[in-house]
Amino acid sequence: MSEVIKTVNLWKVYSDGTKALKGINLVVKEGELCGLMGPSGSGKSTLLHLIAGLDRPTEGKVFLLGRDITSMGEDDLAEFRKNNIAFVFQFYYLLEDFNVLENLLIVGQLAGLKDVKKKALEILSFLRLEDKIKHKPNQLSGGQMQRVAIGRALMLEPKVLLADEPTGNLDLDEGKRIFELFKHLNQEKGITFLIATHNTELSKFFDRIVRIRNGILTD
Ligand SMILES: Nc1ncnc2c1ncn2[C@@H]1O[C@H](COP(=O)(O)OP(=O)(O)OP(=O)(O)O)[C@@H](O)[C@H]1O
Repeated sequence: MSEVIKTVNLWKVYSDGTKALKGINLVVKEGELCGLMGPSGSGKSTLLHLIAGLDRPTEGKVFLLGRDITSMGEDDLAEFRKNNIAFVFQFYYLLEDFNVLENLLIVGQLAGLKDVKKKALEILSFLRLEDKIKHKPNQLSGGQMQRVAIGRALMLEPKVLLADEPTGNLDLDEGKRIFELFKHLNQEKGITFLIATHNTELSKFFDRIVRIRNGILTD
């Protein structure tokens, strides 16, 4: 199995001197559904942002699908991210003035995809949102909004999906449905996942759990 995510001696020291990550060596293999768990402030978001190329490390390297993203320039990194990585946040970041279908169409159109509408409708049907396509985000439940955000993430067929507390705003039942969806995507589409969560009740969905404390992996 190939290494989809690999970090080597990854450090992040913020400008105020906070050492958020202290030499993280992590490998996530192809097809894994991997959880990242640790207390508040332990470095989960920082690690996910560095792996996604949303921020740069102070020291160390991030390899994604075998490519060293730390040495890429901004344009190459943006192109690589677009083709390979999706990120799902706790707060869904949907476009409030657009309906559900349009929220997905825009992602495909900006990326210059063909058959954007067909693809968006397929994804929305997969997510069981076909009867909500004309709704605006403020007409949806939290769980439905997160499914739309996941739908946006799926438009570009990512190989890796990173998620930072994706169920942090949802009740347990909605959270379970989102994790069932992740499991389904993992099994059906072979997407590799690294998901940060506090919620120990959802940990049963993971193939493996990576634990972090004070910027260090603990097992
Ligand atoms: N931009 C920043 N500048 C300075 N310190 C920061 C910055 N962002 C995060 N930190 C600090 O880095 C450490 C790790 O934060 P991070 O957000 O990665 O933790 P986390 O595990 O995701 O926490 P939570 O579960 O509460 O979201 C914390 O001490 C935090 O205060």
